[in-house]
Amino acid sequence: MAPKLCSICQTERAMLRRPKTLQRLCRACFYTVFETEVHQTIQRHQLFKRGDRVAIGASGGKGKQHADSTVLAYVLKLLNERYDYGLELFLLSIDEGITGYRDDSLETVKRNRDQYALPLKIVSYEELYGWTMDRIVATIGQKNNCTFCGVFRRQALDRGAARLGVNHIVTGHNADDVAETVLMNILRGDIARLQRCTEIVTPGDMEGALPRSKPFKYTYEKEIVMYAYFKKLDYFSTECIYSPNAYRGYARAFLKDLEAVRPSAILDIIHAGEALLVRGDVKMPVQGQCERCGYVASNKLCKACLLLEGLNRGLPK
Ligand SMILES: Nc1ncnc2c1ncn2[C@@H]1O[C@H](COP(=O)(O)OP(=O)(O)OP(=O)(O)O)[C@@H](O)[C@H]1O
Repeated sequence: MAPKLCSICQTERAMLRRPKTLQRLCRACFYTVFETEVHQTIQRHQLFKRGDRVAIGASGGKGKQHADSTVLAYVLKLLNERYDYGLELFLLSIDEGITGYRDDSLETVKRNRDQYALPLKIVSYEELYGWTMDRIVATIGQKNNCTFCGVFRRQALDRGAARLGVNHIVTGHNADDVAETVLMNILRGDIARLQRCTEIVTPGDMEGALPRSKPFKYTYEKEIVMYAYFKKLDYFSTECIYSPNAYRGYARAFLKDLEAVRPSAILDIIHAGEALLVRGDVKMPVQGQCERCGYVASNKLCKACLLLEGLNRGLPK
């Protein structure tokens, strides 16, 4: 039987089946569609303007197969050169202080810094908050530690970005992440987050949060992993040693089942989330400023200061 040809170029042998569309493609055409889709997303949503200084949230990859931030750094650098976006790119890594996990992935980020010739800034929970995740887990146990880590990371990225003097942050959140978050917010009934979670770019504010965007919002996780694999990019893949977020795990497993039956399910859920309109009389949190640190807050204290207060009092809630 003759080998199947790539459905785009019709000359090279098809080497893979594209997860998003199930098309059979050769490697070169896969790279082209992958990169072009990200470029089109950036253009369509006008994520950047010439002269922007952009920090790439670089975790080095985590989770069994995650390569998102490594691929993001590689592809943004490539597109910035290919299409002359005029961006200044930086890697920004947050060291949560998880021995045997983040310290290893930081080594990957340092190699990425050298491979892509991008400046790297590392800021740690220890220096920002006086606590490492190791010490937090030793104090509060493994039950709610993902909450602490998530809240601290959000603010840490803004603080690290301020030190770098950038005006925009990008993260490697992909289509699967966004669809999962839509499902989770529905399951939790969190209307405010449901409305915000599909936004490709969240605007900055006066309280120190910078504009943040997700250039991979429409990119499938499986394709990111494939791209990293075929391009032999250097990323780290080990599960976080502290308990994974169980509730997200269910949403994730459900999404994977749906994707197996119908690949468009991921995009369908994102589109459904985008189209939802929240009734005008639904109460939304009002954004103000934290009395203690000045960061955005919907109460007197921002979430990070509230969590820190509990930790420092030795009475974690
Ligand atoms: N420690 C960190 N330092 C800097 N950025 C981070 C860090 N952790 C996560 N991010 C950013 O947030 C995005 C989503 O993080 P999440 O934890 O969902 O995925 P991840 O599995 O860490 O992703 P990746 O595959 O990029 O490591 C990452 O792609 C990255 O841009």
